[in-house]
Formats: sequence, structure tokens, C-alpha cells
Amino acid sequence: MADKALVGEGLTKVFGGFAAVKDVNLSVRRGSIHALIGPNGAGKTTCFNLLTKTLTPTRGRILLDGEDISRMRTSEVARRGLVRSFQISAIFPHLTVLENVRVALQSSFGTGYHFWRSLRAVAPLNRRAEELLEQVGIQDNRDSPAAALSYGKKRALEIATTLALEPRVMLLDEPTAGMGHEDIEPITDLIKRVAVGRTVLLVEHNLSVVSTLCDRITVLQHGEVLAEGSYKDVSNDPRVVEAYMGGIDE
Ligand SMILES: Nc1ncnc2c1ncn2[C@@H]1O[C@H](COP(=O)(O)OP(=O)(O)OP(=O)(O)O)[C@@H](O)[C@H]1O
Repeated sequence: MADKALVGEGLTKVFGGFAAVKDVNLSVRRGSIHALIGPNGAGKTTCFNLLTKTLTPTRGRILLDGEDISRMRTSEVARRGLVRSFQISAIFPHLTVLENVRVALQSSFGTGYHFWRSLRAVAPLNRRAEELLEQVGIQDNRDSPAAALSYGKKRALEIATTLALEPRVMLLDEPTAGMGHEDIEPITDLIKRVAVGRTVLLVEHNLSVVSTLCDRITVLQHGEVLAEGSYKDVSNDPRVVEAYMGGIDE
């Protein structure tokens, strides 16, 4: 159990009689970057939403560091170090980049969204916010309104606000979705950097990103696990090739 940061056991989610996820077993090794992939409608988002506690499983269990978190609220699991990017700290477009990270830090320090608290009380958080901006490479934009950032830099800001919650396990939902070619490489490098010393699970459509970033891949099809292994293993698996035929995105 010690090497498994996050485990899904027999995860099933039924929507009005339709099983979007069926008896999925999934283990995310500590320190790894693990991807959930599969053709459209395979159940990736549903599975991800179960693991991130956005949805409650119809059946099955989720274990974080061996502890059953199946019935816990997202805020409880976030306190235990399982954080979905953007789950708590959505970007506030009219706040500056620095203020956005500070708000995320306030929520992790339990001071919440009490904007009326004196500026003096939040000032010590500025240094940490600046460090986080540096870590994701957008320190030069600290005083810009978040709305003015390029798409790629917005994603970097979202990662900074996630890091503010000190995640041990980070869950990223399609981190490169909607990105132009020029933004994909920097965000891939950034995820690699912030993954050091952490565990990362992501849903990602871009298979070239998956191949460069991920240690382990789970392929879903029709709500079930079709294959699991390294990118090389799964991409050479004839069942995976067949599942993707006609439905591949990249
Ligand atoms: N809330 C819901 N109610 C009913 N059916 C749902 C619901 N959410 C998902 N589904 C169905 O479950 C199946 C799996 O959907 P899901 O979004 O998890 O797949 P996906 O692999 O993420 O797909 P995509 O790559 O297209 O985003 C689909 O057939 C979808 O229509």
C-alpha cells in the first residue's frame, strides 16, 4: 500500500441506469505522473470526477494513502493533500495575478475569503505568492489582472493556485485542452517541474503530451479499464489501437 498514493477499487458510477464507469480498479503510484486516456465517451471524466470527489461513486472505494475517502467532501480530501486543479481557487479575472494566488493561500491557511481582513494580515502571504509565481514562470505578470493573461499563462496561474494548497496528489483535468501549439510545450515542462516530489493524475487527450509526461497510463473504453502500462506498452496493445481507430483525437 505504501507505494500507492491513490487507489480506486471497483469504481462504478451509474447515471439513470447507464453505467458510465464500471468496476474500475486503478492504482496511482506515489511520485508518478499517471494519465487516464481513452476514446470519446470512454468514461475518463466520470472516473476523474469520482477520484476527485466531484461525484460520489455508486459502488466502490477510493483510498488516499490507504485511507478510505469515498464519502469525504472535497474540502476534507484537499486538507489531506488531494487537490484538483481549479477545484477551490477558480481564477478571479479582475484580481491581479498575485492577488489570485494570495486568495488561494488564504483558503489553505483557513483565513478563507474574508476580504475585509486587514491588509496587514495578508501581507505575509505575498512572499509565498511571489515564490509560487516564480515557480510557474509568471512573476513578471504579478500585477496584471488575471483576465489579461494569455491562455497558457492562465493555466500556469491555475497551477500556482493549486500549488498554494500544498497538494501531495495533484489532479489535472485536460491541462492542455484548447491550447495552441506554442503553449503546449511550456505547460508540459511546467507540469513535469511541479510534479517533482508529488503524485499527479491527469486526463489528457493529447497523446504526444501523455507520451512525454506520463510514467503510467490507464486506458478506458466503455467505462472499463482496457489496458494499463507505460506509453510504449499501451500504444502497442492491439486492443488500444482498435479502440482508438476512428475515434482518435490527435
Ligand atoms: N451526468 C451524466 N448523466 C448521464 N450520462 C452521463 C453523465 N456524465 C457522463 N455521461 C455518459 O457517460 C459516458 C462517459 O462520459 P465521460 O464524459 O465520462 O467520458 P469521457 O471519456 O470523458 O469522454 P470525452 O473524451 O468525450 O470527454 C458517456 O456516454 C456520457 O454520455
